Amino acid sequence: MNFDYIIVGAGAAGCVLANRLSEDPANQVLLLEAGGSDRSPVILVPKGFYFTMTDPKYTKKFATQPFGTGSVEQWSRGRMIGGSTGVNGMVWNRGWKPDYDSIEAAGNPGWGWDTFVGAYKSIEDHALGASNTRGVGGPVGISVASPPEEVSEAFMDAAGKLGMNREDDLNGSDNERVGYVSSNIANGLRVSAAEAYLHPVRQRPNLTVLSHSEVGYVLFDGKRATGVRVERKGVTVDYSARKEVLLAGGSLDTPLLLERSGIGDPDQLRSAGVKVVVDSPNVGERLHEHHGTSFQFSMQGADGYNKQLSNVSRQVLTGTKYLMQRDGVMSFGGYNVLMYYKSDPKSDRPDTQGFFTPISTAAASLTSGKVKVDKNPGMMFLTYPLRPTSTGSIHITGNLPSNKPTVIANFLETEHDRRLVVLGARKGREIMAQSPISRLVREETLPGTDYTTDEQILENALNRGGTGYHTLGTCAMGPNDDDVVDARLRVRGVEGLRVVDASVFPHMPSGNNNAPTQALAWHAAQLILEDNS
Ligand SMILES: Cc1cc2nc3c(=O)[nH]c(=O)nc-3n(C[C@H](O)[C@H](O)[C@H](O)COP(=O)(O)OP(=O)(O)OC[C@H]3O[C@@H](n4cnc5c(N)ncnc54)[C@H](O)[C@@H]3O)c2cc1C
Repeated sequence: MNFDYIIVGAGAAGCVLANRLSEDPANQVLLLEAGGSDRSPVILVPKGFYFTMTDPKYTKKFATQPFGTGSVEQWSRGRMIGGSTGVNGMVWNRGWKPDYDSIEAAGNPGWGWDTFVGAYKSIEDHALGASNTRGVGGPVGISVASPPEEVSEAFMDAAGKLGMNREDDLNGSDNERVGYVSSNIANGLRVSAAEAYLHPVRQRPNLTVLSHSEVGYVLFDGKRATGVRVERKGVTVDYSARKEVLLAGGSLDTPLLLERSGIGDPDQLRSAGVKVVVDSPNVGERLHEHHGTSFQFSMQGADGYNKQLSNVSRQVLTGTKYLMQRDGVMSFGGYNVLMYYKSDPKSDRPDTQGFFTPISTAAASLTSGKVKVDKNPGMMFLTYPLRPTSTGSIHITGNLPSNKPTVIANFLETEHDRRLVVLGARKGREIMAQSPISRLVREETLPGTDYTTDEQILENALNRGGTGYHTLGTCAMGPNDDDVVDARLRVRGVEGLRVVDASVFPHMPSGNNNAPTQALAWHAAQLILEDNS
């Protein structure tokens, strides 16, 4: 079967591409997704991600190699129409000018702030209205967590005492700032990439969407990508692309697909039994990931949200209230307050992201996949360096899609990351010691006040912290021969093949990267259409 464009993966980037490339009825577009449908109400309810983000029905897990004192993390990724945007925490975080201008300055023309802010303005439908950085009328509904909540207000007042500006739109400046989180949530419902870009255009006759279709290999005629080999419901099918094959499988799967298809480091490929098509040494390398440290506190003098979530009858009551009003605790993601701050006073801009919520759990964080909310009131503060510099890797171990990869996290490898983790944790505790939040703290329950030295804070961060779910860099763009893709996201060494997903970012755009990935794909679609016109 023949198409103009074949897109591999219906996640943040893949849904944007499917929408934009099929706008012209002359383009026949095929979108292939390994996972299944997103048509379940639990996907739409924001707090539903407590249940879905580790559910094998909606996700795939990548186990890391042991690190620290033997910790192994399971990195969960969305495997469904909508990809990780169907199970993620919905924080709408965009980064700021230096994050993108530095990509452009490194030799990637066209990827500076002007491009990204233009894309953000096009894709947003922001509840706060249009501004010089925000958009309205676009496909992605954005709202700010509501209504105000007393413990969160106390936390923000305390943060204000250490110089954090209280801001309504946390994406509207690069100040040290605190406020209620902006999320891709509209009318109390998750706006996944599928809801925003795919479902509204699914009836286009030139767009074919196939779920349960895992691409095993890119097919080549010499050095030209001509199509893909797919496993669909137990049958192997080949699809051909007249124009291009576009890989949007996410930063863990895309490098593995490239390697299985013969593009990667020759030694890695040979040891996995794969014939080399292109020597590309950085496929699967330069993996960046956040690693969060949680602090939990038992609380006095206020209830927070624990009571509403900790037992079945209260959950039913909270759920019913949500169904009627579509606001309150069920209507936003993991944390309702977000903060950007300088852990290191010498930093020229915020270097750390902090998340706060008046919830405490038996597990270390809200994204650890074992969420059991405590009975008694509590609160939680999570922090990580915005732009970690440690790099890890992901590689195939065999030539089949079912072979488990080797994932090396290398968390906290660099002095930069270790220093910021220690300083970030100390500053978080300093906020919790300011009034009015200090009056609500009964006790620090995790890691506990015994953890005071730099070594103890680092040991806790490494062994009891958690992944940020923001992996990128594994097919990073750049101007050099050994960069996996060039600035037009074309895979070096072959024709007709691009990578368009989070894996092409060379470094973290300051925090969560769903919005940056959608903006990147928005611009990439333009490049693809230009190059094929
Ligand atoms: C639990 C969790 C919480 C997160 N929270 C946030 C948050 O609050 N805010 C934020 O900004 N970001 C968050 N993220 C990160 C964000 O969701 C990702 O950065 C973003 O989705 C990346 O987009 P992508 O297109 O690169 O990949 P994805 O959205 O992961 O999409 C990749 C898609 O490709 C499919 N695929 C992979 N390989 C193949 C193949 N061989 N054949 C066919 N299909 C394939 C996958 O099944 C998947 O559907 C979170 C992620 C997770 C997992």
